[in-house]
Amino acid sequence: MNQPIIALDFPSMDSTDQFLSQFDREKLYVKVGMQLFYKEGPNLIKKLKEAGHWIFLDLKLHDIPNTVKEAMKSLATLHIDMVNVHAAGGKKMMEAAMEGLEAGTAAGRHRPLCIAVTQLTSTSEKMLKEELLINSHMEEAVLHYAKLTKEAGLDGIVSSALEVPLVKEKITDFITVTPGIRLPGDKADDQTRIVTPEKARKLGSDFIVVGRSVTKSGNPLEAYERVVYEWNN
Ligand SMILES: O=C(O)c1cc(=O)[nH]c(=O)n1[C@@H]1O[C@H](COP(=O)(O)O)[C@@H](O)[C@H]1O
Repeated sequence: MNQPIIALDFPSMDSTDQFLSQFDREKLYVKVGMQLFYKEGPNLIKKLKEAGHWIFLDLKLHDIPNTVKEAMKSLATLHIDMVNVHAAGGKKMMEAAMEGLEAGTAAGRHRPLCIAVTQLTSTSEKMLKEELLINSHMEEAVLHYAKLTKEAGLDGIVSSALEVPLVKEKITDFITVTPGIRLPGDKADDQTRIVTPEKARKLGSDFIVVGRSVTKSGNPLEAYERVVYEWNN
């Protein structure tokens, strides 16, 4: 069974524990983002690891190459499974991220997967053009950043599932992680490029990231099971 990645966008360890307690010790793939990590830090990661979960630490590093390299050295010691950067930081920054991760990973351990955000799933075509001054269509912009990411030696990208077919056609051996997932009928909120888990599967995503469709649902466990079903069948 393919596990969706659940975005633990909660304010504290307590609210996270409360949410996870519904899952009856099931081993989950969870994403810890800025909100939770800035509040609870490495302790929370340790706790989630001890509970047996896989962890995507989503801090979207974007800085000068040396700073990113040193930050990745620190993050590698947390024994997480996946981390990310912004591809907009450029090829040198992404290469530095990989150097840092490799240097920080203890002997005998797996280096965490490292992926780069191409264009956020909250970004629309209009915003791309008018605010970011990128004069290409979304698919082309995502593909360009994906090629840069591959050249820098990273494992894959974050994009919406809508761009996955083009990326998969042009780049092989490359992971696509796709947020912007909604169960049918759910609100888009601040996302603009959204698809259902079923559509993401049909488009060829390797991993889906699901937050509010599960965490804000009246029945999170049932919503999670629906995502799992749609994602796998
Ligand atoms: O890197 C990410 O995880 C990410 C990239 C992106 O382009 N869009 C995006 O939504 N995310 C994250 O994925 C999660 C999506 O949450 P929901 O919109 O609630 O499903 C959030 O935690 C975002 O920070």
